[in-house]
Amino acid sequence: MKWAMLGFGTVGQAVWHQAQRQRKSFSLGHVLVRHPDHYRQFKQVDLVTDPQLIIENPDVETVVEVMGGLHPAAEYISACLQRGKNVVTANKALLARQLPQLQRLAQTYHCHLCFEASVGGGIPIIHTLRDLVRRDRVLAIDGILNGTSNYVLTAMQQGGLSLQQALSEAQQKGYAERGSDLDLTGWDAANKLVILANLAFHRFYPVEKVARTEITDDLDIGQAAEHNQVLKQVGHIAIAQGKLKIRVTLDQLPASHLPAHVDGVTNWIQLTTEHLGKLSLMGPGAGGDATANSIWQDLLWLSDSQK
Ligand SMILES: NC(=O)C1=CN([C@@H]2O[C@H](COP(=O)(O)OP(=O)(O)OC[C@H]3O[C@@H](n4cnc5c(N)ncnc54)[C@H](OP(=O)(O)O)[C@@H]3O)[C@@H](O)[C@H]2O)C=CC1
Ligand SMILES: N[C@@H](CC=O)C(=O)O
Repeated sequence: MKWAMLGFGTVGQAVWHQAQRQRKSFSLGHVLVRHPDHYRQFKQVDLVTDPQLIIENPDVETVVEVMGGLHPAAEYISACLQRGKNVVTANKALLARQLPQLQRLAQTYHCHLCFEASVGGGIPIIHTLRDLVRRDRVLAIDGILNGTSNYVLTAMQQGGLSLQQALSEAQQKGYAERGSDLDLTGWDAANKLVILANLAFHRFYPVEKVARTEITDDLDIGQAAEHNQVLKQVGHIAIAQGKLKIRVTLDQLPASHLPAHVDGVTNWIQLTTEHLGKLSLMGPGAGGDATANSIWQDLLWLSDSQK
């Protein structure tokens, strides 16, 4: 499969590294960046700054979008789909706003939009949920969905770090969203919840309507510890009187509860379903390698589905 990539940062570089261990049948073409000078050490990578070299190249079957942001990512992805190219994306911010439109484009132009990497980092939640709803009915979803917030809260509560120290560690490790406070404000978790709600309930929930509690440096960690409780940023999707309700809260969990032990960059997702009761998935929620693994899950699925 001939593929190209938009973006070569934390995730893009990990996707490229993992490509070196991949089957020979995948051939990487151009990789789009803005500042090729920043990537001089990657001599084997064919870096370009003109997106049209990828979008208008009829040989490129699949485009991996790991540049992030709403614009121009939305325009590039749409243009690729309109030319019948499959798109694999990790861009939860965009999907939370445009998933139905982009899925319609993929359907119209007979190609695929894949987004396993957009929720839960390395946890295979998208494929799991898609399979599950074919038979079962989801009643609720709860989860720790932002690796950075969980890393920060863990470091503050267990390591005594300040919020700023903990956040800069998460940034150095490549967990945090670039140049913004999307993680601690709950926006990133909100984006992921909207994507999950879309798959589980086939309903589009405006991300602006997700209620959020922010993590700020006036958190009273001592008070939670005194009561043998742990602070966690948790996302919740529930249905009340037929209506979806999505929120991101700062929960004070008893230390004996399972999610209280989900530490660092780890994510935890609990599905409550009609047939299974409670089903949990837990694993690395952010970082280049984990996220790239999910991108490769999608690339392999695309390659298999073309046979
Ligand atoms: N980091 C993580 O753990 C995870 C990230 N994601 C998502 O993956 C995506 C990428 O994240 P990450 O790798 O961390 O981001 P980075 O900021 O590390 O990398 C972004 C890359 O995209 C390029 N880029 C950005 N804007 C443009 C543009 N307009 N034109 C061309 N190139 C552009 C940048 O190039 P240049 O340096 O030249 O500007 C850079 O190479 C985001 O959507 C993010 O939300 C999803 C799951 C986990
Ligand atoms: N910034 C995000 C990256 C993965 O989605 C996070 O910390 O969870």
